[in-house]
Amino acid sequence: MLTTAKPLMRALAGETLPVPPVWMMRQAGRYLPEYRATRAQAGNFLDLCYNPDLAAEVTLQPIRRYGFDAAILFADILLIPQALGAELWFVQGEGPRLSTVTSAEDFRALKPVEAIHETLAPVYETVRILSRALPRETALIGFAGAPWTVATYMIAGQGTRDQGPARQLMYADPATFDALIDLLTEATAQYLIAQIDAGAEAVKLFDSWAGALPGLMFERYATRPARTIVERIRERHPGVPVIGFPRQAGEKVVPFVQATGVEACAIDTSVDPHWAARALQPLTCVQGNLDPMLLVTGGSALADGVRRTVAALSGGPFVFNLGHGITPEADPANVDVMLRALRG
Ligand SMILES: Cc1c2[nH]c(c1CCC(=O)O)Cc1[nH]c(c(CCC(=O)O)c1C)Cc1[nH]c(c(CCC(=O)O)c1C)Cc1[nH]c(c(C)c1CCC(=O)O)C2
Repeated sequence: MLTTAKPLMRALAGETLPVPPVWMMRQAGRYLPEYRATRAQAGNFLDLCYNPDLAAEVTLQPIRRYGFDAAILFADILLIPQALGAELWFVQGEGPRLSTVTSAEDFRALKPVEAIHETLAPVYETVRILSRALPRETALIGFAGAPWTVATYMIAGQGTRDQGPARQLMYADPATFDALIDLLTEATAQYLIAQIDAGAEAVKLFDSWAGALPGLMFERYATRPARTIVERIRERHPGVPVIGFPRQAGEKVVPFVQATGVEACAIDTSVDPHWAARALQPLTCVQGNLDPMLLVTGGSALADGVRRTVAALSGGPFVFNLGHGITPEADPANVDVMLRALRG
């Protein structure tokens, strides 16, 4: 019954709604004092990810405060490498560190796909808790990193400015690189299917570094893995929408949407929403793309930014969101300003 469905699910099904559903990338995060308190209680970030009660609690915090139309599971894209046997830790103030995969030997030391569920079981438990605890109108989104983006961290052992180590392995040892992408593709599909089994109603695939893939490699390492993941999900859960996010991929998002068949495409801050309305919305639901900096600065520029984004995209299926994650410096009161400009 379309009319009783949750607003987010209606937009993802292709409906144009008078007021777009809204959620924010990284909506559970350090800009919220209640998040910082729960994170301190958990000990550290990874302990928080693997504690189902506390991970569910931080997922619910922005829903209680703002009444968003969707909750996104609290976890991280780097749990998959850890589940495959890589070491993972976070350095305070710097970011993630991992044991590296740069040779056939390193690759062979990784675990097989079936082994991931042992490590990831607490994440599935978080999803089960959330599917019981969320308000009836709030949709639950599961997520994973796309194979290329996750591979950039596994190969370099940390975040990199230009994804140089991953691009180097891609050219220097294509057999190992392809094997890693294939392993991540299958593991990611199984991980997302398990999240849906546990109660996720939609899933999002974050390809945060898609823009670093050379044009000639984009089809092979961004589009093709995403298409395989979408196919695997459809086999098991037809009707569960997939949101793609090939960040910074420019006009290549059009063939990406056509080839993968994603039900929605998230657009990053760099994309002109008028272009997205013309080039993407006839093909798929568009999600985006307010500049997260406006939630730091606030004021009339914020309300203006919201209105201009909505004006560009409200003529078709649209989910209001940011063009990238909200930052720790954002003022929680500015999120209220954003919601008032959006919902009236
Ligand atoms: C590249 C990437 C990562 N993680 C993620 C991406 C892709 C999306 C993007 O491009 O932002 C995705 C992610 N990370 C997190 C979520 C949870 C759901 C949400 O609220 O959106 C999601 C969807 C929590 C998190 N993941 C992380 C935090 C901050 C951890 C903390 O509390 O200190 C959160 C809330 C840590 C993280 N995790 C990662 C990095 C590089 C860092 C360190 C940078 C930083 O500190 O902001 C890897």
